[in-house]
Parts: sequence; structure tokens; C-alpha cells
Amino acid sequence: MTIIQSPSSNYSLSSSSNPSPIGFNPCTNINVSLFSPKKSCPTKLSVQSNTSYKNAVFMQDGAVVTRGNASENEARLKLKNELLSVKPPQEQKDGASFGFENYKSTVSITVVGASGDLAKKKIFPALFALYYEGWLPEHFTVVGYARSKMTDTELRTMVYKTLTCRVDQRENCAEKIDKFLERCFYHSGQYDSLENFAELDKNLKKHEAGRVSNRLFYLSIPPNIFINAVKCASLSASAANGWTRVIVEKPFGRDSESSGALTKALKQYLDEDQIFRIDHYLGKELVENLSVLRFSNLVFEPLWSRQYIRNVQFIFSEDFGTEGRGGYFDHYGIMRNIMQNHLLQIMALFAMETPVSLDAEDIRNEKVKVLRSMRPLVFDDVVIGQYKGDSRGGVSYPGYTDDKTVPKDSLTPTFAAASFFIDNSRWDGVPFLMKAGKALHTRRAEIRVQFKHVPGNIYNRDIGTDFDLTTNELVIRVQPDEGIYLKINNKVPGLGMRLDRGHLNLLYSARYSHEIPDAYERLLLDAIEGERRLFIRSDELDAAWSLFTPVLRELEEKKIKPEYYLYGSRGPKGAHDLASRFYVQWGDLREED
Ligand SMILES: NC(=O)C1=CN([C@@H]2O[C@H](COP(=O)(O)OP(=O)(O)OC[C@H]3O[C@@H](n4cnc5c(N)ncnc54)[C@H](OP(=O)(O)O)[C@@H]3O)[C@@H](O)[C@H]2O)C=CC1
Ligand SMILES: O=C1O[C@H](COP(=O)(O)O)[C@@H](O)[C@H](O)[C@H]1O
Repeated sequence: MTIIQSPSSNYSLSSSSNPSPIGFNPCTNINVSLFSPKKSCPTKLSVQSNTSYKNAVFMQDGAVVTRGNASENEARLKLKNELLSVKPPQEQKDGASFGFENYKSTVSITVVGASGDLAKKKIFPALFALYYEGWLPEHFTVVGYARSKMTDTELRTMVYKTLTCRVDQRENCAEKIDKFLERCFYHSGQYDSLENFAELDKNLKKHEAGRVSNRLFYLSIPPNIFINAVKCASLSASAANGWTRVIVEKPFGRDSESSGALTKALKQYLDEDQIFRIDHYLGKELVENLSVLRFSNLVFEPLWSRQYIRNVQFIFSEDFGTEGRGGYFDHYGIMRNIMQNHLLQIMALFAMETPVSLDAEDIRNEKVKVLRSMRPLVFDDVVIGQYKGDSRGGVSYPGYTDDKTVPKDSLTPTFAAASFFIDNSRWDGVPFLMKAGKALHTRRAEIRVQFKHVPGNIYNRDIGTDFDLTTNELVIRVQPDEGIYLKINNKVPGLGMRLDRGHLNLLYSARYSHEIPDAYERLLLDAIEGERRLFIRSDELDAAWSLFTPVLRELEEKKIKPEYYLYGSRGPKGAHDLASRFYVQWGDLREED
């Protein structure tokens, strides 16, 4: 039995399914019911389905209101979406009939900056994947908004070119694409025009057709126009009788001051709980799994402290440069682009205490505590690098400053390594190392946990002299080839006694047949459902900037020259020197690791 409490009303949604406590069991009947504490409201809405889900029955107070095909997940979702937005009769505009139709709500998703790179690359494909898999509410509309002139048909053609059926071997992809595109519309307007947003409002109302309207605005535009767009969306196009939420893309400023100013400006027009600051790394499957791994496995949680862990590493590398985005990148650099947000967020999740519950506020409270317990970075904790051109095997690779949008004398780091300490009782003295770089030898993102050596190890003489080789290491590979593996020492089979290092390996592609959803799918769905757990709260953001701002300022004021490294290499030597100060080796040094 699960109970979902509606954040916006006094309703709770309970669902039960027998006898499958975990996961989806296709051979069960399900009951999903809504209980309202207010007497004037219907007391029970439910769906019952037979084993094939062919003829699910949706009921209100025991009377059948509709029938239809439904899988268990779809039925749950449908009821959840439908019922959580129910308003008691006195709050309904017409105040009269209270049939099932009146509870129906709709979600309008406006992609602001629809003509841009992120919208095409990530947002439209993610929305389609959600639609394809049945996660979007029954009534939804997607509206692209930008200055470019486009018709609905032109938008659809543009979106169509970005869509693929993410889920392998699934049927009806073309049909689903057509159906999805029928829900997509375009509205041209300026980002700072209240009038243009008022026209958008009219357009949205047309599609919402009198239903309870919920509106999500995805700001996929350059940061200098965020505030204008938020102002116009909020003043001219907020939902009249449902929720209004805004997803804001990074960068959230470039230091404590600018971030604080952005937050202040956003809060002139929105409440904090309407702002969804996206960090797409929090939507990645393996990052989502971090808490599950730790808090639901007895074998890990007791080891998660200074007592057993020697150091923790957060590693991000890309095997391509800034190609095409150099202009944007040069203003921010790798520390703002990857470390201050993606890696730091993962680190906070990794190191937090057990939250009181899985509620967004409980989790974010714990993350803030970690961030506030960390020592701000100082100059000596940081190594910076910049890639230069190389040619190998007849191919030439451009240097960072060869990018036409980058100033020739740019000192912007494309690589950085840094060491952190969390001054609390759990982590006192444990180095947390981060490195992030572009144009390196490989593309990967991972968390590496290196454990302490076994004290008085009776097998020492069978191990050899390189004790680092015997370190137990837990690797959480966020991408690519998602997986979790633990390096252990093992006896080489045979009559002698020789140890080597083996991997206990949970490779996702071998274990799970489902394709892993893109991070944007999870985050968009969460925003639609009002789930804030994976979005950044303003105090988290402040704490994150406090850690980085002093050192970023010092690097820039002193015009510190980055250490150069070749395109496609493993990055500057300084990163190794930084780690060795703590008697640590980066775990990704060896190819087979
Ligand atoms: N692209 C990516 O991979 C990522 C992007 N982001 C963030 O997402 C947001 C959108 O990124 P992206 O799609 O790459 O951005 P784009 O540069 O592609 O801009 C999006 C749209 O905004 C409009 N626009 C661009 N520049 C201006 C301007 N100076 N004044 C007014 N309108 C402008 C254009 O639409 P029109 O002219 O039609 O109005 C453009 O199509 C940014 O905040 C970015 O930092 C974050 C992570 C990754
Ligand atoms: O936020 C950003 O992330 C991407 C890397 O994201 P991934 O999901 O492809 O790993 C990075 O390329 C970009 O520079 C940065 O702004």
C-alpha cells in the first residue's frame, strides 16, 4: 500500500496491488483510491483492472465512470495525475456538476527558446520519450516559444528530425510520433514582451479547453534573458487555476553575487517552490541510484565514513573540446561548467547523512549540511589546465584557443582538479578529489571510493609490494556503460597461493534489458509531478557558490596560467601531483580500471 499526499490539496492517493510488493507484476489486480477528508467531495475514486489490463474500470464512489485499456503503471499514473489536481466543489468555477470530466486537468509545457540547441537536442526528444512510454498526462500540449518565425508545421518538422524511438524494438513508433506532433504547437514572440506572453496565454487557453490548467515553462535560453522571460511568463501567462512552474537551466550566475542577484530577481516573480533549477547530472540513473546503493544495502552503509574510506574521487572527462560552444564556455570555464554544479551535487548526495525521509526537503536539507560543512577551496587545492592542439595519425586536433569564438590569449581552464574536505565527524580528514576536463583521452563520469588497507593483512606477502593494487575500490560508473563494480582481492585458482584483483561487476546492460532513460526525461517528469528532490534549492546554490567563489576570483584576478595538455591526453601532470599530496592515485589511471 502506498500513500501519496497531494502537495496542493488535502487529498491522499492510496494504491494497493497484491501480491507484488516491488515492481510490476502483470498478474495482479490493482486498486488506486483517492480519499478526501472533506465531506463535500467524493470519497473514493478507484481503478480496478483484470490481469490483462484490457478492460480497466475507473470508478467514482463505486460507480463506473469510464473504462479503458490500462497497464498498472499507466492506471496509477492516470489516476494520480487526474486526481491530485481535483478541487473540492466550492473551489470549482462552475460549482455545479461534479462529474469525472470536471476533475480533468491539463499540462501545457512551453519550451522557451524552442529554436535552440538544447531544446532540439534534449528537451523535445525527452518529452517524446515520456509520451511514448505513457508518462505524460492524458491531456497535455507542448508549445515552442522563441523569436524565430515558424509555423506549427515547421516546428513539427524541426522536432520530428530530433526524434527517435529510444526504446529499442518497440512498436508503433511512427504512429506515436505523429500523435505526439499533433500536440506540438509554435508561438513566436520576444522574451521581454508582456504582450507577446499574453498572446501565448490566449493560445494556451485555447488548447487547455476549460480544463484545470497547469503550466510548465522550460527556460532554454541564454542566462541574460532569464529574468525578462520569467517576468513575462509569470505576469502574463501564469496558469489561472492550476500550478505554474519554471525550469531554469544553468548557469545560475557565475559567482556568489551574480547567483544571489539571479535568485533575488527570480523570486520577485516566483515562489521558491515554483522554481526548478535543473542540474541534469542529478537525473542520471546512477546518480539516482547512489542513495539506494548506500541506504538500502547493509554491506555499504557501515563502511561509508572516515573509518573505512581512504578517499573519494569524482571524475568527469570528455573526449571532445568546446567545439561550437567556445564563446559561452570561455566566460565560465570548467570549474563553473562541471565542478561547482554536477560534481559537487553528486558529492553532496554521496556524503550526506541519512535523510529523515525521501521527501525533497529532507534530502536537500542533508545536502546543504554537507556543503556547509566543507572547507572553501583555496588556491593550493586547485590545479587548472587548458588543452592545446595535437596531430596524431594524420588527424589534427584543435587547441582550445583555435576555436574562433575564444580569445587567442584566453586563460580559461578546460581542465581542473581540486581537493576538498568535509569537516564533520563522518568525513574528517578524508580527501574528496574532483577532476573534470574536456578534450581528454576518453569520455566518462564516475565516482570512485577507495577503501583503507586491511590492517595486519596476513596475505601481504602474496600481494607484492604495490599496496595500491590491493585497495578495495567501489566504482560507480555514471556513463558510459553504466555499472557498479567493486574491486576485491581474490585467490588465483590453482594449487599455489597467489592473489589478484577481481571485479564484482554489476554491468547495467547485462543485468537490465530496459534502456536507461535520459536524465532530461526523469527531470521533466519530476517537474510535471511537482517532485523537487532532484532540483537545486536556493540555499544549496548559495552554499555551492560560497565554496568556489573565492578561488575562482583569485585565479582570475591573478591571471593564473593553466598548465597545457595535449588534446586527447590524460590531462596535466599537476593533477597527479595534487592527488599524491594525499598519498592518493587517481583510480582511472590504468586502462583496465
Ligand atoms: N546546449 C546545451 O547542451 C546546454 C545548454 N544549457 C543551457 O541551456 C540554455 C539554452 O542553451 P542553448 O539551447 O544551447 O542556447 P542557444 O544559444 O541555442 O539559445 C536558445 C535560443 O535562445 C534564443 N537566443 C539566443 N541568443 C539570444 C540572445 N542573445 N537574445 C535573445 N535570444 C537569444 C534563440 O532563439 P530565437 O532567436 O529564435 O529567439 C536560440 O535559439 C542556456 O542557458 C544554456 O546555458 C545547459 C546545459 C547544456
Ligand atoms: O552541463 C554540461 O554538461 C555537458 C555534459 O553532459 P553529458 O550529460 O553529456 O555528460 C557538457 O558537455 C557541457 O559542457 C556542460 O555545459
